[in-house]
Amino acid sequence: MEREAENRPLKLYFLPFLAAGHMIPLCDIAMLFASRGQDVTVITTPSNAETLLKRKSNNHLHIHTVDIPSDSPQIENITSATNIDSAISVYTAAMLLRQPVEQFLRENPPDCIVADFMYQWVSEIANTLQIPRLAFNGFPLFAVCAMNSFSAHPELFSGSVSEPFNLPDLPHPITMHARSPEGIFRFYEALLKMEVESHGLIVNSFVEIESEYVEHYERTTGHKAWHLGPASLVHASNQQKSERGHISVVSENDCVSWLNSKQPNSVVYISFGSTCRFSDNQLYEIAAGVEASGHPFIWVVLEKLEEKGSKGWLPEGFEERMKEKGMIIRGWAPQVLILDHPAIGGFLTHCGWNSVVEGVSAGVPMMTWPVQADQFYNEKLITEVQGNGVEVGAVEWGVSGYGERKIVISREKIEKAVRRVMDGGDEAEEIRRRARQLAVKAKEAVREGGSSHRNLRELIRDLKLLRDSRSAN
Ligand SMILES: O=c1ccn([C@@H]2O[C@H](COP(=O)(O)OP(=O)(O)O[C@H]3O[C@H](CO)[C@@H](O)[C@H](O)[C@H]3O)[C@@H](O)[C@H]2O)c(=O)[nH]1
Repeated sequence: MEREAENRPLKLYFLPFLAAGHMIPLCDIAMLFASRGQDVTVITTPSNAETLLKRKSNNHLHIHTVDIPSDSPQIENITSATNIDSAISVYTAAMLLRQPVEQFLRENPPDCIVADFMYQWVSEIANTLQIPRLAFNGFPLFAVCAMNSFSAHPELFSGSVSEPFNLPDLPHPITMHARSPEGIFRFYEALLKMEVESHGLIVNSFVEIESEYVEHYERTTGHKAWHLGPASLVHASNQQKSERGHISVVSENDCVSWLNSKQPNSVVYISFGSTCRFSDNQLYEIAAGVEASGHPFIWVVLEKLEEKGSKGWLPEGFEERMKEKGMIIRGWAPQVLILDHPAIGGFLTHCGWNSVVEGVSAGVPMMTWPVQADQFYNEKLITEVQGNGVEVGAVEWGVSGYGERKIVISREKIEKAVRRVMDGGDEAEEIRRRARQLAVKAKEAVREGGSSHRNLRELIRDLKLLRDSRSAN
């Protein structure tokens, strides 16, 4: 009888935040649970549900749609917002999901809900309805520990913005060159506080990349962290990789055949995630820097509003000169498909955690250019702890990814970082060796018997015991 209860699948709900950087990893994690036979439902809004249903690999997930009550925004995902105002309207809409989500949970209570930390209200509903909750924030645990270190040392806010400082109490000596704006830091701090009241924290990472931080986190917070990733490795085929996230503006075939025409490790992949939009001036410097480096490239530029009075964002004749060497993708690119191709030799990244962990899984060295949120911490995990990348030299910590930046990173800095990784030599060889080593560890983690594979099995067992002890009471 007991055995029978243990074998019954868990009924799990996943509630991803309405932004690609949050939705993609949480849906991948949902797929991990479904692949182990659990009964998994993703709760989201109609247009996001439509995107999810277009992917064939999602067919073993149930999707429950909830309408945003009143004043629905035109768009339902921050990734489609081309400016800060429309991003805020999606955020506001996401907060209005409380009522329909609560109603669904009351009528069909699950064994556990895994909710993005942006939905602060989920903890209250879960407590009221006595539904176990797992937290998810999309950051590596390293960044959470770094933020906790900052929280414990408010004096760090008082230094001058450009003055380097050390983050205290962490397992490694970490020197930061940028400070988070205090307002935005306090916002994240409040969200992270609520997470430690949950049954555990799910991390889209693998223990081996931040093992000291697992021990540090659990000792300093008394809270359990479950590393289950890299979740992107759940997608095995090229089709699955290119269908992940939004619909790409280039086909799988076009991308692969272009990359097939290039030498192994010769191409720089340039992408700044799903929200970051740079000014035309900054895009111009990126173009000039990558051209000066002499390396082939794929450069993803998300759709953005036209700038008044701008002369455009590409140097004259750039596309004609680069027609063999470079591919500019204007809009959504099949990132994991690209990163996994052997022609990719380096990744110029904003250090959004999904991009980092996807680059790590592919064994690609990185050139780091953080913009906001956890990205400045993630950069340090790469450059100071793991040594699988070099810094471009960004020190301006933004409030959002919507081009409020004052400092333009020069073409010289960009060219220098690209050359350090791509031109060869002892430093580049060592970085590449470390990147390859990490990729081996990432892949081992999700294999049968690997750390993430074991964690998932233990977490499922833990949740089943919790369910069975609750139903016995
Ligand atoms: O053209 C594109 C652009 C992005 N992606 C995917 O979109 C995701 C983007 O995620 P990420 O690299 O983490 O960047 P953001 O979208 O900026 O992510 C937000 O969410 C992350 C997780 O919480 C945080 O680490 C970041 O700082 C925050 O900006 C990744 O899976 C990419 O593979 C594509 O597939 N194609």
